[in-house]
Amino acid sequence: SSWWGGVQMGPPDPILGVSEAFKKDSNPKKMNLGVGAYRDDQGKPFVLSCVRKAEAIIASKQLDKEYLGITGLGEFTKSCAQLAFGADNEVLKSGRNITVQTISGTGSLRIGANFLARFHGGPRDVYLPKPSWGNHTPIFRDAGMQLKAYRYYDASTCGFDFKGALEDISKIPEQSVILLHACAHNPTGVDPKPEQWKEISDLVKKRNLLPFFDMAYQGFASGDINRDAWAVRYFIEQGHNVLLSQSFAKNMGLYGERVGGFSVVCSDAEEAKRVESQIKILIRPIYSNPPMNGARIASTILNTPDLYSLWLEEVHGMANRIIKMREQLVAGLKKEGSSNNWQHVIDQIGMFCFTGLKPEQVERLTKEFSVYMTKDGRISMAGISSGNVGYLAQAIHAVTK
Ligand SMILES: Cc1ncc(COP(=O)(O)O)c(CNOCC(=O)O)c1O
Repeated sequence: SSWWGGVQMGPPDPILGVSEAFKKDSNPKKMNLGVGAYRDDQGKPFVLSCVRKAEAIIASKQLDKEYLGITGLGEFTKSCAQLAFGADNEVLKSGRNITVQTISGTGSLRIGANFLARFHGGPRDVYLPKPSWGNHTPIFRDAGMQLKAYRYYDASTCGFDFKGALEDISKIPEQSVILLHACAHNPTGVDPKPEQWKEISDLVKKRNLLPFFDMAYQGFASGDINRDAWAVRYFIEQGHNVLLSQSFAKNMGLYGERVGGFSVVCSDAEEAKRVESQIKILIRPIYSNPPMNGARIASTILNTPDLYSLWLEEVHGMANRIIKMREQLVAGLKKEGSSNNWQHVIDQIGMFCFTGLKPEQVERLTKEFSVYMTKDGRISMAGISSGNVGYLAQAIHAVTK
């Protein structure tokens, strides 16, 4: 018999499955609102010009291909931390933070999960917002942590269930890990307001919980890198020694280059050294050391003043296009005569919009209009352009009137 006769066929990834079906559809008006990757107004993948310029600078240097250290490219990890915390943050000046380069955001979350499983003295429970990014659950589960949830999304308002979140967080056992989306919550696009973040910070401190921030969209949400990192910086200012995952997939368009960072804010520099030493021991037998190309691109952009300001413009431009599509979609729905309240489409932020569409309405959009999205009614705003926003408004009105 074969070695793998017992291996079952696994279910397709819900997000990637949407793209498969989309590809097979011959309708010229078809729209793919499933995949979470930015597209320009012509519906094409977008390589930032600061990335192209950085690549040219790197190529001209004729650099070698030697191994990076286990923690990655030093100039990258330094600038990655500065981007998240702010260059003048005391955690950087006091040396009580460590940041390692990771295989993008997913790799960062997984290294964090493995570190928690090996060293966290508290409960094995990681509390995710309900709903959260689909991959959060298997990442922590496969690392040996248990998954629990706190209320987050209010389906009746398509907004933040602040009251429910506080009630649930106030019951989380002390020293548990709480995962927080720093900005542009995936899949809902619903973020707490600053004053709500302040109450969450107070409660997390009162419950003595360990905050693990996932910041996969810094700059891509509001268009402002400081505004999008506000919650992370506020928590640190309030004395929380946070864990932080960063990704440069969306805000620098480095998807396939797999560029990310994992940070641990410690009590002091001595503790940071001990933590870093154990993270190196943890990484070594997984992939030994990370790939250099993407980190060189990101580091060149972050450390070359002209490229950095060009990047700020380009990431602001991406965020702006998405915000404009939100406004145009709602305007289109009003023009179609929709009497529903679509304010949440404008109030939500980042790559995704939780439309509130029911599964049967999603089904009709696909069958009757060739508009593809995940069953939960999440649409990737990046799939919308000035060329198809009118068609989408017609389709959504047709299935919701
Ligand atoms: C919240 C969050 N964390 C982390 C990540 C990690 O991304 P990466 O590993 O590419 O850096 C992502 C990327 N999501 O992918 C788009 C989608 O849901 O369709 C993310 O949304």
